[in-house]
Amino acid sequence: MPHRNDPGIDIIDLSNAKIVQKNFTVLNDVDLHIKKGKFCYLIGKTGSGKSSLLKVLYGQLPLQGGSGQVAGFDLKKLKQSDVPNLRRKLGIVFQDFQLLPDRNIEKNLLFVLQATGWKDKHKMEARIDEVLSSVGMKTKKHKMPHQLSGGEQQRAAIARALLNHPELILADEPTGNLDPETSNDIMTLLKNLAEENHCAVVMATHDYHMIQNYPGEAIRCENGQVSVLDTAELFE
Ligand SMILES: Nc1ncnc2c1ncn2[C@@H]1O[C@H](COP(=O)(O)OP(=O)(O)OP(=O)(O)O)[C@@H](O)[C@H]1O
Repeated sequence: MPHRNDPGIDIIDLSNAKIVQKNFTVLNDVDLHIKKGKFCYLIGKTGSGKSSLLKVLYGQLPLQGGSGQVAGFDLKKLKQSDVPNLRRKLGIVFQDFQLLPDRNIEKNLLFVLQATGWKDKHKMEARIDEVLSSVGMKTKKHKMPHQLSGGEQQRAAIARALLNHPELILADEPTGNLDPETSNDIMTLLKNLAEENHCAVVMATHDYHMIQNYPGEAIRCENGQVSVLDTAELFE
């Protein structure tokens, strides 16, 4: 584990952190230090706090105790007005894709670029083509979300997450709505993209088949605590 105070190495750096939903402490004494470029799972039973932890990391839920940094942002000092800047450094992928249903894929991506300050029309078009190519969806950019399969919608959502060259992708059960074969495709895609883009990924999942197929490191939420383990330990 890198030293906890070295901001150059860690993309996520939580020390003694407390994660609270309403008045209920979900996770306590969280020490989590994830290096830049690292791929890791986020596991734990339903209600164990995976989504709450991710929400703290993307600025949706305030950090209530201890200290925390994500992509160089101090979570304790994070103001509402800083959240868009933090989100620019992150890519967020959800189980239900969360594409805007009333516009095609190209316009879904354009919406994000415009909302994050891009102005040049040609640069926006080029970036959209680039990320859609990287997920194999360039020919589908004029399709509406409902005209695509679940796997294709998730590919588009991953392309959207890549638009601003994120240093970290936070994925909350990205394969939860997909069949096993499509889940494997999405998993391979995420792993390859993370490597190519030197981007860290934290991916919440309940899918132990996938973890077995793609072993690695996992952050486990259990009994209000967080620990880090090698996924091989889960199958001993
Ligand atoms: N908006 C909320 N208000 C109050 N309590 C909440 C809220 N969201 C989650 N909780 C509670 O916080 C705890 C952790 O929930 P969380 O969604 O983080 O778990 P999870 O591990 O992501 O679960 P799952 O695997 O089912 O998605 C649960 O006890 C849950 O009931």
